[in-house]
Parts: sequence; C-alpha cells; structure tokens
Amino acid sequence: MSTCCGSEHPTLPSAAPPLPDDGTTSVSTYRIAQMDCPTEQRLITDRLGRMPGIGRLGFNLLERTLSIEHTPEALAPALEAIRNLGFTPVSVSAGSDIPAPGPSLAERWRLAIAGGLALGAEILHFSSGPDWLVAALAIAAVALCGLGTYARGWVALKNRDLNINALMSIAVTGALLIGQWPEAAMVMVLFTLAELIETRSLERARNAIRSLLDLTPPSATVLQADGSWQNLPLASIGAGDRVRVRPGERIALDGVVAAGTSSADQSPITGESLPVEKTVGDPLFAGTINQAGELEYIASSPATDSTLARIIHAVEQAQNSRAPTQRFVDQFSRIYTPLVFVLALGVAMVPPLLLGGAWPDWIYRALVLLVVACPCALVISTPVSIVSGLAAAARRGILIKGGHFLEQGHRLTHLALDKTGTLTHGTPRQTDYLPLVEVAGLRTIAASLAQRSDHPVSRAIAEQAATEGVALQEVANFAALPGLGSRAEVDGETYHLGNHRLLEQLQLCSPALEAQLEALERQGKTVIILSNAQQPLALFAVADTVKPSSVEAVAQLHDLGLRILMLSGDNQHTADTIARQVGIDEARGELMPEDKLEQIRQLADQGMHIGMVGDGINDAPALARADIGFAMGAIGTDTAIEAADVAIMDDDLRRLPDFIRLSRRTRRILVQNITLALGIKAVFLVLTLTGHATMWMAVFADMGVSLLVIFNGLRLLRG
Ligand SMILES: Nc1ncnc2c1ncn2[C@@H]1O[C@H](COP(=O)(O)OP(=O)(O)OP(=O)(O)O)[C@@H](O)[C@H]1O
Ligand SMILES: [Cu+]
Repeated sequence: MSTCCGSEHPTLPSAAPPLPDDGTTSVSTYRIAQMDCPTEQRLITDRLGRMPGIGRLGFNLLERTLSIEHTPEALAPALEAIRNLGFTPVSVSAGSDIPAPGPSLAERWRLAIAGGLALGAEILHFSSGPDWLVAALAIAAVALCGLGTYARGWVALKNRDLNINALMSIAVTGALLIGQWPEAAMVMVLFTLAELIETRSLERARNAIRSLLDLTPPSATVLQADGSWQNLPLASIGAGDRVRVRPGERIALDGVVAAGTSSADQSPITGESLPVEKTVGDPLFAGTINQAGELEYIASSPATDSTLARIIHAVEQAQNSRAPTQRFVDQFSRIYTPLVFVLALGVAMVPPLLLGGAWPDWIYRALVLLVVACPCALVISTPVSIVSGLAAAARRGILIKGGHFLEQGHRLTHLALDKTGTLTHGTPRQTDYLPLVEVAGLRTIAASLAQRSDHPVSRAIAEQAATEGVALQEVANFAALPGLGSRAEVDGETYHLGNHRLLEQLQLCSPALEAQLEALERQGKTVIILSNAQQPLALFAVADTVKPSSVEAVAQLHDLGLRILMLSGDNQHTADTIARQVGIDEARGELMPEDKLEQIRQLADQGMHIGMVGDGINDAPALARADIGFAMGAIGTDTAIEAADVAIMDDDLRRLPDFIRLSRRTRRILVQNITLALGIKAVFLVLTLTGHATMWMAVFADMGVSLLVIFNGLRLLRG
C-alpha cells in the first residue's frame, strides 16, 4: 500500500537476495489487479528474479500489490516484463489509496446472462432438444463469461506455468471438444461466480486493516498566525502546530495537551476501554477520541508519522511476511499442480490405450482431475486467516509484527517477564530511610545523586527528597552503573548509591548490614545504600506496587498451560516476594542486564519455546533472542514498537493471554482449512478415478471449499 522512500525499506521476503545497499536502490509498489492466485505470483517471480538490478519482491495477494526492490535503471525493463506477462501494473504511491478493483456491474450482468444460457443448455439437453442449439447456447455462455479466464490461462501456458485459469481453460475446452456442451458452460459459469464471491470476501479482510486507517479525521482545527482557528487537511499540519479538538471528536495527530482538561477513549489503539485522564502536558494519540472537554494540543509529529501510522505500517508489513503454514502451502502447490496434471494425462491415455477403456469416458475423467488440480483454495486460505488474525489483534491494541509470530504463538510454553514496569507499576515510592552513621546532610547527598538518574529506584528517592524539601548539591563526574546504581562526587568526595551487589564490590558490606537488608527485602522492598569510600552511610528502601491486572493475567496464562518466570535485576528476596504476590512460578533475581539475555538463551537452548515480556527499551537484546519478544506499553514509544515482535499498546498484561488465545485460534483455523482443502481434493481424486464425479461437481466442491476456508479465516475478525 505504501511505498517507502529513503532508507526505510519495507521488509521484502522473497527468494532473491537483497541488493547491496549502495543508496541507489529503492522500492516501488504496484497494484496488479489480475494477480489473484499464487501461481501468478510465481510467474512474476520467475520472470523478474532473473533480471539484473532487481532485488527482493514483496507480494501481497490480498491487496494485489507487488513491491519491487530495484536499482534506478532496472525498473522500466521490469515493468515491461510484467506487462508482457499480461498484467497491468499501476503505481501505488505513498498515501494514495486506490482500492483494489472489485467486479464491475458489467461483469456481473455478463455472468448472470451466461448463467441463464448455461442453464438453458442444460435443460434443453435433458429434454432432448436439438444438439446444435445446446451447443450454441453453451458456447455463447462460455464466450460471455470465460474470455478473461482464457486470456489469463493462455499467458500462463505461454510461460510454461499451470495456474487455475490455464487448468480451467483446458478443462472447458476439452469438455467442448468431446461434446459435453452444457457441462462446459456450467463449469465456466460456476468458476467465474466463485471467483467473484472470492474477490468480495477477500475485500472484507482487506477492509479490516483499512478500517484502522479511517480512525483519524481527514482534517483538524489549527491555530493560525493571526490568532484565528482554521480547519485544515491533515497533510498540511506539522509538528509544532497548535490544534483544537472538541468533545466527542477524534484526535487527528499525536501531540501534547497545551490547554484544557478532558479524558480520552484510547480503546481504538490500546484496546483498553477505560478512559484516560488528560491535562496539560499529557500525550494524546491520533485515532483516539476526546471525550469530556475541549482540548488544545501541540502536534508532535505530522500525521504520516503518528503512532497509529506506525501501527498500520507494521500491520501491512506483517501481511507480507510469510507464516510457516503459508510457506508449506506454497511449496506444496508447486509440486501438487504439475503432479495432478501428469496424473490427468495418464488417466486420459493409459486406460484407453492399454486396458481397452472408452476414450471419451477417460478423457472426461482426466478433465475432472484438472478441475481438482488447482491449489487456490488451499493457498488463499492461509493469508486470509493470518490477515484477519492480525487485524483482530490490532483492534485490541496488540500489534503483531508478522504472521509468523501470530502462528507461532501457540507453541509458547514459557513466558519470562521483566519485573519493574511490567508486573509492577514501575513507579516505586520511598518507604524507609535508615541513617547508619551520625553525619548531617546524608539525604542531601543521596538525593543529589538520585536526582541525576532516570532509574525508577533513584527517581523514588529524588521525589521523596523533593516533597520533603531536602536541599540539593552540585555533583561532579556522575556515572550510572547499570544493574548496580550510580557514582558521583560531592564536595570532592566520591559517593556510591546502589544495591547490595555494588556494596559487595566496594567491599563495604557486613553481616549486620546484610541482616538489615534482608529484613526489608523480604517485605518486597528494594534497598539501596549510600556509601563513601570508607563505609556505608545510609539505607533507602523503596517499594513498587503490583498491577492488579498482572495477577489476573498470570492466572489466565496458567490456565492456558504456560509456565511463568520472572527475570529481575532486583535482589532475590524482593523478586521472590513480588513473584509470590503475582502467582509467578519462578523468580530469578540479581540478574545484570546482560544476564537476562543469557537466561533466555539457556532456556531456548533447552528447547523451550519462550516468550520474553519487557518494556522493549532496556531489554531489547533479550526480547530479540526470545522466540517471541513482547514489548509492553508501546504506545508513544517508537523504540518499543520497533524492537518487539509483538508490541502491546497499553501496559495491561492481560493482553498476553489474549494474544495466546488468538494465536491458538488462528492455528486451529489454519489446520482446519488445510485439512478441509486437502480432504476434499483426496475425495474427489477417488471419486473421479472411479467415475463418480462430474466436472461441475468438481468445480462446485473445489470452489465451495475455497469459499469455506475464506469464511473460516474471516471468523478470526470477530470475537
Ligand atoms: N541508577 C540507579 N539508582 C539506584 N539503584 C539502581 C540504579 N541502577 C540500578 N540500581 C539497582 O540495581 C538493581 C537492578 O537494576 P536493573 O536496572 O538491572 O533492574 P530493574 O529494571 O530495576 O529491575 P527489573 O529487572 O526487576 O525490572 C535495581 O533494583 C536497583 O537496586
Ligand atoms: Cu553483603
């Protein structure tokens, strides 16, 4: 749907290796209305794959678009080659939104008339009408609705490929040649009808994603230099503009509230139905709904770069990446179709030549086999299910970065969760202060160090100091010590503010102090110690609260049969206490940031299917190593959306069981669809060989299955 400019290439999965990135390659996207079957995709891949200057190709059969990675010179010959295959590529430029062409009115009329003619031929045939009239009606019907099929079939055959159109053309022509007039007409009509229904149902899956786009209003009210307010189209509004939004209106751009108080319904993006309070300084997100009062906000980015735009972009990208089932199906169809074709040839020739069978009889059976030979039902069912699943997830605030992750979610046996900010609120409060020596100004020193750090533990101490009006001092040479604490100089003397491990490293710990630490830690508190070069000076304890939703989420995940681990940089006692509060199976504490990655690696090496849940910022490597990396609270943090395989917009852990359930449903539907499609083929194979299947029964069954699997896939959109 969107072309990408500059360095940000969409990921294009394809056999061809990527072009070396020398800055001249770009990606262009074209809509090809005729590209509705994977065999057409193969035609294009085979043709373009050999051309110089062409890199990866990205196919989206639902949108009927093709993205080509190419050098500047290579584009024109590539387009020429596509045209030679009988396709008409139409450039899709960023932002423009040409809907994929549906069946036109004329097409429908032609089909209706052809249907009438075919039916007439059938009736006349049964009532022993004149043969020439039956033939005339049938040929007229085929000509009326089948020319497109013939044309596309011809292109495929010319390129030595067998697509559904080619198979149908051969089958129908064969039937006409052996005098099965009404049969031929019926097959062509049913086939065209089924294609039409198929196109329309695919449209629904497409629309599910497009409906995300419609979340933003087309224009917004912007403050002008002369102080007036003016309604402008989104494209002309940029970062820094002051925008006004009335109660009940949709918010058009990401921004920060500059005036007014209200609440916003963020459910379109986060899936969370509780309104969120908004006052000056709070972030607003495009696509959410302003509820109670009028707000003015400063846009923080243009509409094309909002969180919503990123979500949509990611979902579109996700559609293009192939899920494992889809890869299987593609490979399967590559051998299946030619195999059945050869079988059909055999059926037509062998029995009459060697076993004394009647020619027309066996040729007819071979033609029925051709109808059964198209894998379209099988192939289209997978992307429909995946796209429906992706769209359903996006509506619940779960952004899945590839069909792969949606499909593989059902395999997860273990989930590892980060503690701070994931299970807990991530905003601890200072609960205890214990001076260890009689020296004035300890809190000033601690607060001055704490104030320099973003770490939640330090922030809690700085905040408490601020509320109590503790004075601050200049600090010099501040250094953050990841996983430990921080160090800085105050008045020329070096101080450390950090955890037990840091104190051990400084060799300032004592058994008496350790007992004090442990007592606090067993209450679920995190303790850090202020020390100078000689001794520990004071203890600070902070406590974070567990999110109520975490407890419920863990219970649900347990019901789904998953084992939950907690990975924490905090000490083991605190980790254990929090784990017990949430109902977690196992807590692993005292992990340095790099240890978390190591833990995930070990679990994965033991053959476990493990998902890692974090904030996507501090734990990006661990998220990347896990089978599926989940980032929580992704709304408004672009890095999290980028880093994770699955980005959860709000920070409600209950989205995790939602994801697992959706993934299992998707998987079930994929398996159902494949079984159904293959089962019907198998049945027809047998029925055909034993001479029980007629051609139009085969079309009916085949297309019936196509539609059935599509509707089955679309079920994911609901509920
Ligand atoms: N800047 C800091 N100020 C104070 N304490 C710190 C700081 N950095 C780290 N610590 C201490 O080190 C511990 C581990 O920190 P780290 O950032 O690795 O984990 P975390 O994110 O706090 O916890 P979790 O892994 O459970 O989410 C903290 O619990 C805290 O005691
Ligand atoms: Cu110690």
